[in-house]
Amino acid sequence: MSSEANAVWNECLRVIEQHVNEQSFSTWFKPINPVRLEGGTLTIQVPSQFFYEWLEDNYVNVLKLAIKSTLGNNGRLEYAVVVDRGNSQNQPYMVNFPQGNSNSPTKKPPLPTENKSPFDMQSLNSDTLLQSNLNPNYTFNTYIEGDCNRLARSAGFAVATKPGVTSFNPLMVYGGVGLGKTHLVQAIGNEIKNGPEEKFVLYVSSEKFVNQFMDSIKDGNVKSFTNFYMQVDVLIIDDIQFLAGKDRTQEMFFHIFNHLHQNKKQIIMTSDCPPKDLKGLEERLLSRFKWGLTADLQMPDFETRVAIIKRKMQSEGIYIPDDVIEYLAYTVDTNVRELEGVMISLLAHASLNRVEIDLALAKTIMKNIVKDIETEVGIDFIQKTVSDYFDIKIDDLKAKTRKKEIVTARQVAMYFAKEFTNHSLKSIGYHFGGRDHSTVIHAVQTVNDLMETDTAFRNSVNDLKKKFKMRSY
Ligand SMILES: Nc1ncnc2c1ncn2[C@@H]1O[C@H](COP(=O)(O)OP(=O)(O)OP(=O)(O)O)[C@@H](O)[C@H]1O
Repeated sequence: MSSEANAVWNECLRVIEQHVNEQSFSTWFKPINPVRLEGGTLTIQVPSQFFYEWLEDNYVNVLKLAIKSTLGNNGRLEYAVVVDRGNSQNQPYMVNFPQGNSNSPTKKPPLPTENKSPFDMQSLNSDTLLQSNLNPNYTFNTYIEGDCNRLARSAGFAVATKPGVTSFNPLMVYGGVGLGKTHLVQAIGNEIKNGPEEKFVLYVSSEKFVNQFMDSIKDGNVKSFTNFYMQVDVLIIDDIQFLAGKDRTQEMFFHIFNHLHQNKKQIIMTSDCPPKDLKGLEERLLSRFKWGLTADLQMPDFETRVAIIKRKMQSEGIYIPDDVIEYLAYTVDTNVRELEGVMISLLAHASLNRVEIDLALAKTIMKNIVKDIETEVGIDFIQKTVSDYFDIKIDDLKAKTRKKEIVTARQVAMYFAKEFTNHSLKSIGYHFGGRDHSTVIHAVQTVNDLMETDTAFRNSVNDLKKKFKMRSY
C-alpha cells in the first residue's frame, strides 16, 4: 500500500467519521484498505462484491464528500474487490470498479443521483417515469413476513395491487429505527412500477422534500415544484416526522396531499412513531393521516430474524453455518439494520482474513462491534433474561414476595444460575436477595419436577435455555 494512499485515506476517514455513527464506521470503513493513489484516483480495497455494493448503496454520498474534501473536485474513487476463487493458496485478485460505475457486469443498477431535482422537468415523459428513486432490491420478495410486520405488509400488498383505490389511502407505516419501513414502502413502489399499468411512482425522503421546497422558494420556481408533485400517481414520502416544525413545507405538503387524495392517487408515508405522537405537525395534516390505515412494524422475533439472515445469504450466494445464524439472531435483537451490519461485518472479516465463518469468529466480531455485549452467562444476565421473559421486574427476583408467578420465575433463574455459572449454591442464594443454599436446592428440584409434568413450563425453560446456551458456547 502506498504511503500517499494511506495518508489520503486516513484523511477521508476523518471526514467520514463525522458523518456516520460509530458502528457503521467500524463495520463499513475500518475494514477498507487503501491500495494506491494515481492521478487523483484513490483505489480502496473492499472485502467483497457485496461489501462494495453496500457502500455504493448506502454511503456513496459520504464517500464522495470525503474524496472531494481530500482530493478536490476532480478526485475519484475506485474500488478493488477481493474475489475469493475458493483456493486459499491463491492470492485474492481484484476487480476494479470506479465509484458508481453502472457498467460493471455484476453491479446492481445504480440508484438515481441523489441530488437531481426531479421537478426541473417540464412535463412527464418516459424518462421521468423511470425516476422513482426506488432501490430495485427492496421488493416484497426480499421482505420477510413475520408477526412483527404482518398487517403492514399485507396492507402494503393490497395498496400495491390497487393503488389509490383501496381504503388504505394514505397508508402510514411507522416503527423504530432500522425495522424495515423504507424497505416495505419501496417494495410497494417497485410492485406498482413493475405492474401492468404505467404509473408515476415517486419515493422521496421528507428531508429531501423540505430541501427541494426551500430551493424552489430560493429559485422562484415553487409552482413547478408543486406541479411536479401533483402529477405523481403514487407518492411515497419517508420519515414524515422530519416535517415537524417546518410550517411552510407542511402547508405545501397539505395542498399536495389534498390534490393527490382527491384525484385518487396513492399516498404512502413512514414515520418513526404513531401519528398521535408526531409532535410539531399541524392538526389538519395529522387528521388526514388517519383517513387511511396506520400500521406498525415491530422488531422481528427470533424465527423471523433467522429467516431474514437466511434470505439475505441466499440472495448474496453466501453460506453461514446454522449455529452462527442462530447466534446472530439471538444476540442482535435491536433492529434489522444492525443485524445485517453484524452479518456483513462477519463476512467482511472472514473474507479479508481468509478464514472460515464459525461461532468463535462470530463471537469475536460481536465483541468488537457491539458494545457491552456479554459473552458469558452470568447471574446478572440470567436475572435480566428471565425477568424479561416472564415480564416481571428484576428486583422482584431478589425481593421477599411470594406471588406465584414471581416465585416460579425466581426458581427458574436460580436453576439456570446453577446450570450455567460456577457460583456456589451459597453465592447463588446471596444474589437472590440473600436466600440460603437450601432454597436454591429446592428451586432446582422444583424446576426439574415441573419440567416433567408441565409441558408449557418445559417449553418456557427450553426457550430460555437456548438463549443461555448461545452465550455459553
Ligand atoms: N422484514 C424484513 N425482511 C428483510 N429485510 C428486512 C426486513 N426488515 C428490515 N429489513 C432490512 O433491514 C434494513 C433496514 O431497513 P430499512 O432501512 O427499511 O429500515 P427503516 O425502518 O426505514 O429505518 P430508518 O428508521 O433508519 O429509516 C434494510 O436493509 C432492510 O432490507
